Amino acid sequence: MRGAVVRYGSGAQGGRDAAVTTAVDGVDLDVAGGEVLALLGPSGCGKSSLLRAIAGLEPLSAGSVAWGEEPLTAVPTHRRGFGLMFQDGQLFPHRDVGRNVAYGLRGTRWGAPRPVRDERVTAMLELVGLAGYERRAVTTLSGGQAQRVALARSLAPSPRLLLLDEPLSSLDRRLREDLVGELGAVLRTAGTTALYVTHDHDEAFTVADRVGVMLEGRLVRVAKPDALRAAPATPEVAAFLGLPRAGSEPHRTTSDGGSRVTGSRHPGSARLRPRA
Ligand SMILES: Nc1ncnc2c1ncn2[C@@H]1O[C@H](COP(=O)(O)OP(=O)(O)OP(=O)(O)O)[C@@H](O)[C@H]1O
Repeated sequence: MRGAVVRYGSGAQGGRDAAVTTAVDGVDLDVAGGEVLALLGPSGCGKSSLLRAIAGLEPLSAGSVAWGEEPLTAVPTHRRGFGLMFQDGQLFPHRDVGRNVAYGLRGTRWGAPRPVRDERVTAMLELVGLAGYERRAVTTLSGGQAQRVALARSLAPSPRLLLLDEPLSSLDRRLREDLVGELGAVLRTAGTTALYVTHDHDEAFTVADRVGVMLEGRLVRVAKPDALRAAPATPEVAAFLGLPRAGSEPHRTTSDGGSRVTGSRHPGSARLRPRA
């Protein structure tokens, strides 16, 4: 993603207007194949808008999205090959667990014949710790189980990028703490490249290979968890993370007002890079 800008309100597509909110303000973001990258920031900083723009659910006012060399800015959501998982897993209440998971398989190599589909559903439910739940009604599931099913459904078609927007935030803290480690392990077992939006520090630091901190529409710093703790880059990031200011690294703002991160461990990564 290059120079991404998302504006809401009248004149959002270009004009200047007092009613316009700039939710995402010149963000460059690279995700390396197979990594889990958390987007962390306070409420209203633009995380969901950025994720939705990558998914194609929100139009970019400026900038571009690509997968490797493949431009995606004008490609509709369902053709991007990305998976989505939201806070409320949005399961179909009238379908059982197995048919919810199978829903994501339509049109993929696991969509038919039926034995192939069933085998994939079984494998996905095993992956998320719900082996044997195929015939369960989704209305009988706990919140945590429902989110596991939603994860299985998102992973089933093997998306090249999985976009998760606060996937655990509807659960209570204890369950969230239990599930976040498991979720990270599932993503790694499946070899999934993922962008994980959260406002919760612990969740981000537990689940992610790298954490990107967003503040007021800007991606201020992207680093491995340890590096971020050791060098939060700006006083604002340090304050948001509750860290002392010491150890800050230089951070520069580009001439176009966009935010670039120095010291990235993925200096050459080309946009959303497919897994090697
Ligand atoms: N559909 C919309 N129309 C107008 N403004 C919007 C819309 N969606 C988001 N915004 C505004 O854009 C800014 C960023 O919102 P966004 O939801 O992306 O942030 P967030 O970091 O995901 O916050 P939260 O964690 O609370 O969802 C906020 O000021 C918000 O009010």
